[in-house]
Amino acid sequence: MTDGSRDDLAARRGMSRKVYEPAEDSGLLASAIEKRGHGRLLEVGTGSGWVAERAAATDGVTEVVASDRSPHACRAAQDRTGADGGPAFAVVRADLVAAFTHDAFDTVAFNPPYLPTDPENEWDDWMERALSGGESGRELIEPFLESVPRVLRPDGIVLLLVSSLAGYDAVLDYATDRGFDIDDGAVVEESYPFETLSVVALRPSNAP
Ligand SMILES: C[S@@+](CC[C@H](N)C(=O)[O-])C[C@H]1O[C@@H](n2cnc3c(N)ncnc32)[C@H](O)[C@@H]1O
Repeated sequence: MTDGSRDDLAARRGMSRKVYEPAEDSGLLASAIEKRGHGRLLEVGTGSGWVAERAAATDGVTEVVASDRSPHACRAAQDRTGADGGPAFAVVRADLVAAFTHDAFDTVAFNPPYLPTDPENEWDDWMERALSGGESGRELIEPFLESVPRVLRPDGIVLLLVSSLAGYDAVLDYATDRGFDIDDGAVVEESYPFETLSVVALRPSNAP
């Protein structure tokens, strides 16, 4: 039975392992990619590679690059690519989008670590880095929004998973303050007893 606490959520999302297991948020991001993903797609923070694999099988997505900071995640994603006759995708170890060149992607998708975490309770391992969004829940989301426009093609789109735990309005306000336009409403959204998950579509406002 779930009690909605952070530890409960972490346990359900595979905290006992080194690599984030696909969960509700992973499924929502994959659904948003099926609706809005196109062209050359980067999945930041791929974890197991499950979302990247679904993206690579999506009509209109021509090529997928999956990246993660964690070597364990990169290994898991690499094991998945092309396995059992499934679609192939590239795997790159990278911190957010730092490793990628300008104007490289039509779509960038990210299910970030977003659980608000008391600094006293940080546990400092790869699973913590997969789950924790720092005190605000937005400590990875904000640098991602700062850096992602550089790697987007002029008509590119960002698909960002936003949890109410990280503050939906705070994330969208940050994005608009950094020059993103936000499509009306969420591409996909699901509510659970302890959080609402949305995927929002963002475009740099100088896009054509
Ligand atoms: C919530 S998990 C999402 C995993 C997968 N995309 C999914 O939806 O199932 C967040 C992922 O982001 C990765 N991550 C954390 N910090 C990162 C960073 N600075 N750069 C790239 N990936 C990072 C974590 O290792 C983890 O795999």
